[in-house]
Amino acid sequence: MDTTAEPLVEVDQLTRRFGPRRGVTDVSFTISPGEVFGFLGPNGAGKSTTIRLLLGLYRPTSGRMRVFGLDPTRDGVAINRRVGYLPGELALPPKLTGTQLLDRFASFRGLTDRTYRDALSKRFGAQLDQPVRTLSKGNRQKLGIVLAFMHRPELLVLDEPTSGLDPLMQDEFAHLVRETVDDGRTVLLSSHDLEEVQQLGDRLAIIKEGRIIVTDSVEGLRRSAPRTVDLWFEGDVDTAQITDLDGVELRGHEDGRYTFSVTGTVAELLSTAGRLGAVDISARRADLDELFLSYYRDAADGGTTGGEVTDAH
Ligand SMILES: Nc1ncnc2c1ncn2[C@@H]1O[C@H](COP(=O)(O)OP(=O)(O)OP(=O)(O)O)[C@@H](O)[C@H]1O
Repeated sequence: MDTTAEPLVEVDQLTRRFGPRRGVTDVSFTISPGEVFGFLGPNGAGKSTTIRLLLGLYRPTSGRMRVFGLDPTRDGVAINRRVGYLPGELALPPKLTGTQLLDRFASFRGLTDRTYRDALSKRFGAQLDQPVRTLSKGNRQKLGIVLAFMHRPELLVLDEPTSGLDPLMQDEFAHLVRETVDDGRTVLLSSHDLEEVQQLGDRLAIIKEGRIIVTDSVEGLRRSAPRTVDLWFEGDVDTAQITDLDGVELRGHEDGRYTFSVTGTVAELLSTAGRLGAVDISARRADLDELFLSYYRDAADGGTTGGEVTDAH
């Protein structure tokens, strides 16, 4: 990933309303060349709307955006030539077979070399001889993946890409995404799946009710997520000295074991525990799932839990 290069995607204060309904409000983020940018949020949060705006399929109500330095409202065709798009709701012509469909898209794109397309079809076990309408959801999704990747686009825009795929195919898809970024290309990955975004994303934005509530690296989020630390003491101990520390809360205690939630660094906790005569310690790595869920919940009342808060309302 090249974070010093010009961003490949820039979105600044983007708003789209649908009459009285909100689509997205004041959405801002950038994507650097060669990164996997995860876009995460609950149903109806505004992920697909943002994607459609970036591809010139919707016009913004206000705000600014650039893809490859181009304006999607004017240069949608030029942008789409350089993008591979897998829509969230894949509508494929039902009567065509997989092969006919791939041929048609290849011809739109002026793609004559079939080597990569054939390799992708084989890799995902795409069923190419049957009409699309007879395929299962997962098998249609495999065709969608081949269609998005087969021309080796500079930017992949993938809306819920693994929906309907079995675990083996999800794994294959993860390999494909890694190969794509190793090749210097860029991926925008929209998903509900925390695990998928954690596993593949370099940075991510969480969107809720049309607004971005946090943007950070996966590692940054993990650092800012609360950890659970257990301390054991012999005899009575004055835990107030520990809970007075910034970012430390007592979660419970049983016999000589005291359980704390710790946000931020542990240095002060450790020195205080040492002074108080702690006899043992265990710490668990931050649980990102718990952090994400807390963002989902907190966003409703404007709270946030950590990371670079870009737009908390
Ligand atoms: N064409 C449209 N007309 C009216 N409202 C729309 C339209 N497209 C999106 N919206 C509204 O915009 C909001 C965001 O929807 P969007 O489809 O972007 O969410 P999403 O995050 O992609 O959700 P999901 O994960 O369920 O696909 C929703 O309130 C939705 O009802």
